[in-house]
Amino acid sequence: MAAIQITNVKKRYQSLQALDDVSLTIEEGEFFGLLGPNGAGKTTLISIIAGLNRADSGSVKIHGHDVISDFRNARKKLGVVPQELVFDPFFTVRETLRLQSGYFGLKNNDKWIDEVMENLDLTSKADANMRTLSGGMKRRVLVAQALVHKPPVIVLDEPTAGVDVELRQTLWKFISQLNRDGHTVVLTTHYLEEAQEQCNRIAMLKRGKVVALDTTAGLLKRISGSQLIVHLLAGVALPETLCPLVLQAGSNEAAGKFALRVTAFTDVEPILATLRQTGVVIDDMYLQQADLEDVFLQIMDGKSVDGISVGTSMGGAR
Ligand SMILES: Nc1ncnc2c1ncn2[C@@H]1O[C@H](COP(=O)(O)OP(=O)(O)OP(=O)(O)O)[C@@H](O)[C@H]1O
Repeated sequence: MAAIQITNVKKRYQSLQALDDVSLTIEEGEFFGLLGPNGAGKTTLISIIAGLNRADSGSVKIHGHDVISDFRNARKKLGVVPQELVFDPFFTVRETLRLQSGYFGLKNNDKWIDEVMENLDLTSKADANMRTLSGGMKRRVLVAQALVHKPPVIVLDEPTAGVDVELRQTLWKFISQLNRDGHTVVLTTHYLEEAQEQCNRIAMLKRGKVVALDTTAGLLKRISGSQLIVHLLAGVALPETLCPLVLQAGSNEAAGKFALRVTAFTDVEPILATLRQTGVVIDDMYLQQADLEDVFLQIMDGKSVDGISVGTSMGGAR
């Protein structure tokens, strides 16, 4: 059974189509990234998943429970870390987490609360009042709050926005461990290197539509932005047949360094063959891979990227 099944979800705010027929299947155990520029519809989709906002049409199910008709069971399966830091300032960290446990009918939850606080480096702040905490500490409490009922599905809406390196590391260590333990994780972030590192599959949203959906490795492999960097011995010219492949950026012909456009590993062999045939001596050579940011920019620019399914739903596990 899918962890999250989103089927034909549409949402309109006045004249703005915030979500335009979104369908996605996120399988149990996935670490799934939801990416898109500001205003793409990520938070709207997450709030519909969390039952905080209603779709105009379509449906969302969490472990088979509809988020509207079976809200209580759907909510039990889900932990959401919202983007905004909203708290009751009068409670301590521990009280906040006990209160949250109470919403899920959990009375003796202190053992797990202690464990979560420990993993998020919050133990020293357990009895501190929420209003005295720094922004980073408050974000840790938000994460802890989402986890008090041990939900099998965890959704994080930009969890690392404006947080320091230490918290990022603590957070990713803990979330990765939860994912290894079998929890499904859905993440939105503007830090693409974070998505590239953590997520096994990624959907990209643009103006409310899914414009790319693939494994992270698949997205990276299919990008036509990789470069083969070749350093030729000083004073040696590049064979003429290779000149059309030279990219302006990164090429320093005077120093014998050229950046050549390659779209697949199989492009490398003919380049090497040409260099061999013309007797050109290579001093150094390496492949510079495109990263997720290149893929993201290419897709958001509306350029096609081979092999990415566009606007379709697709299941798949790690
Ligand atoms: N309550 C609302 N009323 C009217 N318009 C809204 C409302 N909530 C969101 N929108 C609009 O819907 C669109 C999608 O917003 P949403 O917050 O879902 O995007 P996002 O992808 O999460 O963006 P960001 O990366 O900035 O958080 C935006 O154009 C936003 O202005």
